[in-house]
Amino acid sequence: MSRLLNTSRHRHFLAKVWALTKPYWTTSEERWSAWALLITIISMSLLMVYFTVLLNEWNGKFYNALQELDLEAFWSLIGYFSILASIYIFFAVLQYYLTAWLKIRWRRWLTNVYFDRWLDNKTYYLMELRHDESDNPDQRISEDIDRFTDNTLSLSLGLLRSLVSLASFSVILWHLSTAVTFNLGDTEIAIPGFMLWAALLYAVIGSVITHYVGRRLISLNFTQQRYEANFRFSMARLRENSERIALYGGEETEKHFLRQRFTMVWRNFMSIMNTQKYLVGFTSAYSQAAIIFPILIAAPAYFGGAMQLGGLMRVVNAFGRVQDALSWFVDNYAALAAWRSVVDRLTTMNENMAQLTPPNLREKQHFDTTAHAIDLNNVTLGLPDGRSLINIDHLRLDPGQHTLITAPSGTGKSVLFRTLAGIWPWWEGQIERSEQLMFLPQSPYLPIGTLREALIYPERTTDQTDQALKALLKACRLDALAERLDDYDHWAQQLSPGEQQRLAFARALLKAPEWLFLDEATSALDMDTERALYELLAERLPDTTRVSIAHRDSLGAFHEHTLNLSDFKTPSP
Ligand SMILES: Nc1ncnc2c1ncn2[C@@H]1O[C@H](COP(=O)(O)OP(=O)(O)OP(=O)(O)O)[C@@H](O)[C@H]1O
Repeated sequence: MSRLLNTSRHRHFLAKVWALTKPYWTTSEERWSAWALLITIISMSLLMVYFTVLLNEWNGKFYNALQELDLEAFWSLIGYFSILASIYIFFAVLQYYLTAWLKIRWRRWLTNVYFDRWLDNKTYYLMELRHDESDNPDQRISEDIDRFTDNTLSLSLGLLRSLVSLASFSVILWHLSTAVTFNLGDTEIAIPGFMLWAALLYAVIGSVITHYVGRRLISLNFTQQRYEANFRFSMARLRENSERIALYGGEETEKHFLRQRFTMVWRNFMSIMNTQKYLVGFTSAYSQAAIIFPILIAAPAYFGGAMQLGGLMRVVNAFGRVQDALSWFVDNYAALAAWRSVVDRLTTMNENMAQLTPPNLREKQHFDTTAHAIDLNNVTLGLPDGRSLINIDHLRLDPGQHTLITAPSGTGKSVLFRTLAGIWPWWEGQIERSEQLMFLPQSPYLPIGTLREALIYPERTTDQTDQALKALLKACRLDALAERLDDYDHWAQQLSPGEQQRLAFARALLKAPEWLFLDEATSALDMDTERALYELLAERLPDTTRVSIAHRDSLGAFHEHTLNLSDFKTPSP
């Protein structure tokens, strides 16, 4: 059974929509102003429907005046129309403005909620680690939330307007239908509400055919959004890695990858076009036929003299309104299909974010950040695929016990650091550690911004004077940067790896943590600078305990203890 009409799926879908909608409208701090805006918008919609009813009556009077060549009535009706139309235009503009305002407020709120969910508890990192099926969270947050708020508001307000319009014009059409009769042989047949039934039948047939023609659009739209995001992301990656790609001369291969990604975009788009072509064809034919259909039905009554021109025009107008309202589904099919895929994408992202830590692992983890030493008991570090990497029965590092960790590449040194940092979910056992840990990775992260912001990251402000910051940069052998604290740049692209590592050292000196973990944090430096920086650490941070990972023996001089992680390696099966 198809997706949109299947009732249990349908209900499930509405439950998803409700889950996404509910927080803003029931618990958010903006809910009262949002409701006030919504009620105003709804009132305006209803008023606008009322105006269309008045215009329908005007139609009758106006065409009768034309038929009767009544010039005085003609001019007074033109005046009346101008007033009605002016008020209608005013409400239409106001309604647009208030709806757009409500939409952007809702989007702003929801985007902030997603920022929190995505960035709290290292969720963004875990999603990347697990190659989560919520592809492209950036696109979901930027585009899908926009489409969700837009479609939810415009579709539901449109539906409401259609229902009210349907109710009002059904009554009018019912009354006007009394004049429409048939002659079957010698007997005259009058079916009560005949025009209404005709409009109903017309719309039902139209909706069923539309659904049949356009149902593939739902999954096609879903896929299109994913392909577009993948395509954009690959270009963003190219920009981020421009230098490395340029050095390899990888342009042709990159073009090939980009073309591959874009091929997916356009192929899927061709499928959408093909489906949409039939849909547009049908909906156009459907709306064109709707102009003639009521005239054909009411024509016998008009030519038979049972109805004046004004009556005929009112019937045609009312039929158009009823049929329009009933065609809400037909007219909005493409928007409904897009809405459905947006709701699915946001819901899967929510579900994936909520289930990020494997519950069976979490039960076996005990992580205590109240101690001052670092104490590991019965700890097993594993990989996402379930394999275990390292078994540590017992390991204790006391404050002041500077330690150098060595082991061949791939043993799990970085995994141990990630676990101690609390960002690696695949481990079991018991870990006690201080809360004041700082990690310097091999390649530090530098935000795009001023050099001062890059230096104090992740803090946003500092109580240090510019003089002190400059002195610090000089002490870290970054004299040339000392005068550029206010320069705004993409520092990760501008600074050499060695300069970036020196900047990270300056950060550590600012932060002065209890424990400092350095993961090959001096790999890009010459021996002399490496020694100078470690000496600076020892001199300026006497209370900070250093734990370093390094492949070079040169660091041995700055650590009293050496830990060979190979001793803990889990034997290969
Ligand atoms: N996100 C991940 N998903 C799957 N496997 C991973 C992931 N991160 C690390 N590994 C695997 O875990 C093992 C240990 O990796 P880790 O980076 O800790 O090694 P290392 O000892 O620090 O090596 P190196 O000295 O080269 O930096 C490697 O085999 C690596 O492939």
